[in-house]
Amino acid sequence: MTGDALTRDANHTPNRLRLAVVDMVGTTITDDGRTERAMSRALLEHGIEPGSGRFESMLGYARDTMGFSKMTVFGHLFEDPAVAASANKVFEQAYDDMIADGGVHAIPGAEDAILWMRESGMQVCLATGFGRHTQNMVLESLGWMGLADLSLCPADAGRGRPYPDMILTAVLALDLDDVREVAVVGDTSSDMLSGVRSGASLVAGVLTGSHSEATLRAAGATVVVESIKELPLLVEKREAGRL
Ligand SMILES: O=C(O)COP(=O)(O)O
Repeated sequence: MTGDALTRDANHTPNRLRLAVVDMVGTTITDDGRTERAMSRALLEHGIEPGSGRFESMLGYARDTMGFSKMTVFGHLFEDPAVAASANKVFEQAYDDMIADGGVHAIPGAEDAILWMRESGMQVCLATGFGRHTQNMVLESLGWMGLADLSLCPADAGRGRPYPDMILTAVLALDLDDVREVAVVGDTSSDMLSGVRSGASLVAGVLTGSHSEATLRAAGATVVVESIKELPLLVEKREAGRL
């Protein structure tokens, strides 16, 4: 590449999006509150009285930090690392039990949106705050193994959200040239902040999950839509230079 071409490339934001890093719970799947119920079970089994002020404030923290690595959340809630690891284990076991009967469902239009992106030449990475075991259980229960090009959990990348590690890991693993070719899609403030921190040029919030439009925008969403269903339209607008 010549000097001129390099300068042109540096100054030009690519219109073409080549990778979507898409969140799971609240964005592509719904578990009807099972994440929160499994968190409650883990708190209860570690001596936190349901309904107590301590229980409510711990659950409030878990809600505010939806999308963070679950292990990190428990590490914040319990000072003793052994107790945190044990609570995370209870959470994973409880969640397994709660989804064994098929308790997770695709958000309407999610599968079509992922297939549309892949057919249009984009790559797709499904990213989560769950551990690898839970992520696999969810993907298997939906028959989604292989639906995306890649699936990542915090341990695959280093840190979970709100850090950009999973997005940057996907950029490297899928061999992109430029972080500006990435779209990040999610339902939580931590999804949005991780997207901004990664340098992704489209950071799209959806309203099918945990956080409100105001919260998503405050965390850096460049656009907020009702659901992932609208993603193909966003990609088309972006390629036409209208976003
Ligand atoms: O609730 C969580 O943190 C796990 O779900 P996620 O797939 O939305 O990250």
